[in-house]
Amino acid sequence: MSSTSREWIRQPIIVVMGHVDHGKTTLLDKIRGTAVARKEPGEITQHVGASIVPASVLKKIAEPLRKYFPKLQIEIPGLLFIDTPGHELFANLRKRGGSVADMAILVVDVMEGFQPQTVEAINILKEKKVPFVVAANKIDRIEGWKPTPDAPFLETIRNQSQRTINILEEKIYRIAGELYNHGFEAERFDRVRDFRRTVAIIPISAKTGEGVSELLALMTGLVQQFMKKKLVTSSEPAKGVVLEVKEEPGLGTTIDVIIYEGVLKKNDLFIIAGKSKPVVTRVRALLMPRPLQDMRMHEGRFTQVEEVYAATGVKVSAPDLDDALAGSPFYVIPDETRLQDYLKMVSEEVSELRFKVESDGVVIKADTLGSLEALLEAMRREKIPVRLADVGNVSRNDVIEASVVKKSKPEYGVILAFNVKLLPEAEELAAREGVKVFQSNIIYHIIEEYAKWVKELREKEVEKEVSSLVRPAKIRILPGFIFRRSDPAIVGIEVLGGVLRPGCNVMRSDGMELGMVVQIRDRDNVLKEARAGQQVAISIKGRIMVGRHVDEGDILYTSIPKEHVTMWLTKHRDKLSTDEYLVLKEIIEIKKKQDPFYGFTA
Ligand SMILES: Nc1nc2c(ncn2[C@@H]2O[C@H](COP(=O)(O)OP(=O)(O)OP(=O)(O)O)[C@@H](O)[C@H]2O)c(=O)[nH]1
Repeated sequence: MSSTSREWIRQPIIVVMGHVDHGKTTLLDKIRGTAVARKEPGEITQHVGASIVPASVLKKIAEPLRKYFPKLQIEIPGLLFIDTPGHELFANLRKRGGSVADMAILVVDVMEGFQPQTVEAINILKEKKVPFVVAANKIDRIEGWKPTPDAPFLETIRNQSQRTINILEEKIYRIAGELYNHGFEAERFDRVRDFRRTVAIIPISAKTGEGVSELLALMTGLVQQFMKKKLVTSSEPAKGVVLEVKEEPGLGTTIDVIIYEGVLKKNDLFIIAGKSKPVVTRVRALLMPRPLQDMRMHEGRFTQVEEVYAATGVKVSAPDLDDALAGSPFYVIPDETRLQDYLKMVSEEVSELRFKVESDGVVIKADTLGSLEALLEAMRREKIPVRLADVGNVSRNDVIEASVVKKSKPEYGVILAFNVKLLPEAEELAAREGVKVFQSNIIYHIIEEYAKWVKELREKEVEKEVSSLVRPAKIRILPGFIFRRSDPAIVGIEVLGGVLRPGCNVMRSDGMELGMVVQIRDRDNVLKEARAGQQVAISIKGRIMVGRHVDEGDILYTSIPKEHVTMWLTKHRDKLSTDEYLVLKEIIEIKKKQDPFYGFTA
């Protein structure tokens, strides 16, 4: 560190996650509204892709809570909220082995409880080791709720009837139960004794603002208590992550970067991952949103600054950003002699996510490095092997890779594509090769659809295998129904048990082989099968001669090959009805007399 370097505590970076419609955007608006309405003049709260609730606002919010949190002193410069909620942008906040986000608010609609994306968010937060609190939102919708706008929860709860309180308690208890199922102890925030072991649930209404001040105060307290060290940064070259790549009128392609360490200055040399190779370029301009009141007076939404400090969101304009990848690491290169080290570092990191191997596995494509990583992690979780992982639209080459796999492992010969297009020539080839492409902008939909398809595929394979096996059947030759004695013999029979189909051999009850059932008829109708209870005519081709080998009233069985019996007993026992199983046991007894290992399974 140089002698001029200085240290400071940066704002923690906070994300809002949760199921669709549970109130993420409303909560962020409320938080920003709170911040904007109560901020001192001159305080900048709008960053690029993020908003900062400054310490001055936190102090005011915490004031009414002093009686509950007597020791709460504000030591951080504020809280930095990523503006776009949900998984998609969260994925781009990636950092090798973790996330740039320091903390998350998991929004759960108190009326609906856990939903699929709540679970998905929990899994992502767990995987990325991001601590979180739960905002149990929409408490104003609880029966009989009497709202006091913007009041702390612990105050507004005192105005509610016992019945309303009981309903709320029951709903919080349910959320705590769901969290427990996912491996977390949880409790209403004011009852938590140890915040390191228990997830705090803060009942709030993003609409009325009730509880929001406690949510902010609690996060401030948690961050100060448990991650102050992590928030110390210094005037070192900046480190960040590319949140989004955007075209801007007059500026060309720009990148929105979240800086989590150090200082970024105009003209700094930096490196990011690009579509084909890492991009090394210099900052042309650093752009911050213009405060609202200035917008009318000046052209454009942005204003230039000379330097920015962590933590912040900033738009970077620079040459050669057309190939930039969202979710890429962003490093300022302190001096050009270190360029090779940085190139190696970025290439290595990217090759963990974009790769091709020669083994059987699916092809995955995603729109950003962040979403690719999220998709890759979902694959690991589901134990689905990956052959090719890359950023970009689904191309002809991707289809070729999948079709190679399809030949040996049909279930992996597919493409899973997150938020990207299927190029026309790829679509054409996929249709021709029968390669399935699963596309969505929600990861769990892709996985669900794929899992459903695999299940159907396996069922079809099982069906195919089962239909190739000779089924157990026991039949009796009906007296008075000998139509022809031999070559082929044609007799009337009754099926006593199991299912008789054409193509199978039949034997006597002492095991003597008689020949193959060629046709089954019911008067003029040719049947595909005959089941227990049915009386039909069958033709049998083979050595059988009625009168010599068999006679009226005799019992015959299907002669099941040894390998088929083993398959029935080991793999497809559930595909036999009870009466078929009983017949099978009789057949085994007969066959065992000639082959003691018939029907033997280890
Ligand atoms: N009554 C009530 N309604 C709420 C509250 N918070 C959000 N809503 C409503 O719930 C609906 C969904 O809220 P959003 O904030 O758009 O939810 P979201 O989670 O951001 O949804 P997506 O962005 O679509 O994922 C809207 O109609 C909100 O007005 C709340 O505290 N109380």
